Amino acid sequence: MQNKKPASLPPGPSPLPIIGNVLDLGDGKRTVDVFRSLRKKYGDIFCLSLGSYWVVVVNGQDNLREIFVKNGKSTSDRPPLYTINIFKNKGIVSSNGSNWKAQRAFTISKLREFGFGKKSFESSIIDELNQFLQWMQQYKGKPLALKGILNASTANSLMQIILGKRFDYKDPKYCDFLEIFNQIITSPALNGPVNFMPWLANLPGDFFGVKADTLKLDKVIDYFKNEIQEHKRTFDEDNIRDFIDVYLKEMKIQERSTSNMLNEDQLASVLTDFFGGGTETTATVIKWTILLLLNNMTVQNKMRQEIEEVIGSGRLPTLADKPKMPYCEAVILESLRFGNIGPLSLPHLVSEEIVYKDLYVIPKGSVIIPCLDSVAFDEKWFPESHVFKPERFIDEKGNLCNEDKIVTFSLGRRVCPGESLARMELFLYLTSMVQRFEFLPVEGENPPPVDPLKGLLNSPQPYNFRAIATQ
Ligand code: HEM
Repeated sequence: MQNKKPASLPPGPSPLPIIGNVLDLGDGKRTVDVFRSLRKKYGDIFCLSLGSYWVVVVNGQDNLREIFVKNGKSTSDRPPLYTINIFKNKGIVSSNGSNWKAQRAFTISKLREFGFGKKSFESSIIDELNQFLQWMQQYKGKPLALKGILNASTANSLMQIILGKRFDYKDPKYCDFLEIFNQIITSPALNGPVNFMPWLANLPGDFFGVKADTLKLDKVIDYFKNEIQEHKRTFDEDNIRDFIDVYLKEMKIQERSTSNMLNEDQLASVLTDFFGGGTETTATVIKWTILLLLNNMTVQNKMRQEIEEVIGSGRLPTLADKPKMPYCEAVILESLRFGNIGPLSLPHLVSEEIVYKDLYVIPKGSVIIPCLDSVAFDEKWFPESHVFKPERFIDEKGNLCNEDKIVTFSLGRRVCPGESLARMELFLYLTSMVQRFEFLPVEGENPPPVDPLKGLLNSPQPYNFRAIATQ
């Protein structure tokens, strides 16, 4: 609970005693829809009182840049919310300060060296993609759903690089794993009042269901801890197999350094972060794109025509083809915008008071939310923003444009470190899928609706469709 609201804070609905603005979050509504209405009423920057926090929501491209890039030094920590704490404040997603910097910088530089976002990683994505296309082929045009298999496939590319192995799509342990992350991301409990009032989780029993979510995540961390032990047993510094080996090698080098922050616990959390950050996200954008293509056959046909002209049908697309395929790229950008999978990004914490344009003072300790949704559907940037229109990313000469208007991967110091991998996967999966199959609604049915589900991630409703082989 907060004291009286200081006049220097941004405007917002008046908080009630004890419960603050919990009721303003609406009953059963998507938080992003509530924030859209609050923005209309209170302006681009507004403030709520939730639990023991002032929560400041930032809308609009310019304000986001000012607060999360220009003032990045004061807005790049994570707040101690329940959803963040279950990640143990280790690794990258949930850690802060020098540990966050060390884990993030080390991970990004080593993954880059090791192939992340580079051509050498392309072949393992293509191997995985081949398995996925075969899976799709076996339906022979009968209705199918993308559900878990797509997640299993995109996650496998990541597994190859961090664990040096892939899993069979039907491996029960692997399916269990993917299901755990799906449940955490769609958990209404973690999105609810416990998030801002973590003490509620300490009440006897598990009324809010959050203890169950924590135990599920612990299972994943334990799995990675076992993998680390197995890697240590077979470690050979002259034969570095994957990211775990790279980390173990560096741990040895830094063993005696006083500033050493690398250890096995941190490594298990970094692996969990990458697995969590890298599976649902990319797969969800692919699901959005296929859904949007089912609803926009002209776009689907134009994509296939470009693939036919640049590649033909004799081989799968590669990253080298990308510069010659602006229309396919535009479809991916528009799907990233329209699918808007992380409309509120992840919460940040204000670590030093910010005086914003002499208008407001945002106190130290406030939670601050980058509302990425406000850019994706900004009519100034994207006229007719509720229409799926890849052409908005193509200029009059037929070249790709407006790429920098996309903020789906967030901005500032916490910007998604998996963006290059995600962009590689999106291009290779989507162009290969459209090359090999025509996507159609289930016979006799309309295309499935494009409404999102309620949850931490903006996912489409599950849908069935037909994939008819093009050759
Ligand atoms: C289309 C796919 C993806 C989207 C849209 C996406 C989006 C995001 C967003 C919005 C954030 C929050 C940034 C912030 O706090 O402001 C984030 C963070 C993060 N993402 Fe991604 N992501 C994607 C794929 C991936 C992949 C493939 C990986 C890993 C391989 C990954 C790993 C992470 C990690 C570790 C963080 C935490 C960064 C930090 O706290 O410093 N993401 N991502």
